[in-house]
Amino acid sequence: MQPAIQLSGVWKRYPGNEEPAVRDLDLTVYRGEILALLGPSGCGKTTTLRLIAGFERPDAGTVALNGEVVASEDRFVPPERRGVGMVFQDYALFPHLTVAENIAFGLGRLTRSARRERIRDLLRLTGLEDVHDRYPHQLSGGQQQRVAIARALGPNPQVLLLDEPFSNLDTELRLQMRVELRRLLEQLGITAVLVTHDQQEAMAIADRMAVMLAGHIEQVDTPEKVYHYPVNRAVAQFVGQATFVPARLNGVLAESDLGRFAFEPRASSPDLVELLVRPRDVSLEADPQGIAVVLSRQFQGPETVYLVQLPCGVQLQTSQPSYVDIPPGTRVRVRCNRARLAAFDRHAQIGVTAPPGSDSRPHRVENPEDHHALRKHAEAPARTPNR
Ligand SMILES: Nc1ncnc2c1ncn2[C@@H]1O[C@H](COP(=O)(O)OP(=O)(O)OP(=O)(O)O)[C@@H](O)[C@H]1O
Repeated sequence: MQPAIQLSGVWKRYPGNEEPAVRDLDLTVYRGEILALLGPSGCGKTTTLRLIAGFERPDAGTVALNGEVVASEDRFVPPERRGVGMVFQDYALFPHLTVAENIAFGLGRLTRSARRERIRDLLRLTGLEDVHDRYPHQLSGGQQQRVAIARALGPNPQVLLLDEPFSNLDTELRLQMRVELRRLLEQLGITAVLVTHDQQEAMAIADRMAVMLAGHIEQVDTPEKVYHYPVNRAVAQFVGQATFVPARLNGVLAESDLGRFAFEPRASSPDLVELLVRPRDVSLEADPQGIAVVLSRQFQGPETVYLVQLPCGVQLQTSQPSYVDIPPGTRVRVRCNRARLAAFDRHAQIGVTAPPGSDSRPHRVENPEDHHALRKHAEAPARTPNR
């Protein structure tokens, strides 16, 4: 696969700020790929987009587009010569121009008939034919967003950058526009980077997602990998709900309140690790012999969120289909639905539990000392990785 965008060792600090907005950033986006840049507010996502577009110049490092260096210590290609389209968070439409005129704005030098044809194509592509002569204030939020996208696509950019493209839309329209945008980008085979702080949005639309925390990219991978196998605790906690359940390593087995699993270490492992459990990774079943107790339940429509006390001391949060109805105080059996769970030490992922030949049935830890060790492990405060 050919890289369309490559950032290597990029640093950017704004004057007057102590901390860099972006630090030692490496990122490769391949041609035709949709990459979501996900991170909390202020982590440097917009700055990264602006560095790619050429609205900011890096303090160090290089930016390359389709193999050509566009920003380095001794070279800087201005935004208008980068072949990059950008859709801004507030769409930045011209209020005094119609839809067609807004779209025409980005087209540059074309003959009159070529321009008319291109506008027609873009209106059709974005489903705006019927409103081509309206002004932005006469459009819905979704239509305004489509105008912004059509205008950015006008000059046939090889790369499209979108900054929080759905943030001004209500929930239903958001879902619809996600599907539309994904279809449009696929149809055009365009490389896109989409900035968002909404994990579900990132997972729904992207081929891969990059998780950015405090100016640095922590992990780039498919949404599934990032969600189930985050590289460190900070990513695990930022992307979705996470409970860490202690497990004792005993040879090739990891023993925990969720059962006994075969274990594949990826690095030298301590005696105790913690397994990352997502809300849907376990099922509950009322059972007087169960080792866990339901502490609370919260009905949320399609699912009910339970908090369950495990013997090791951890309170496990889990979502169950809402037809599962177990009152607080009930003893339950906690069954792990996944054979492969990521295992962590205090900082990072160090291995996974393994499906082949593994015994993932609920397993009671019989030795009280084991409970004690697991509880101590669970109570020690987790730290995010030092840098
Ligand atoms: N023009 C600027 N001058 C000074 N500081 C800036 C400027 N733009 C951004 N910053 C700072 O740089 C850091 C990163 O900002 P950036 O806008 O890239 O983050 P973000 O992840 O896009 O945030 P959000 O999700 O809130 O838009 C923040 O601390 C921000 O305050």
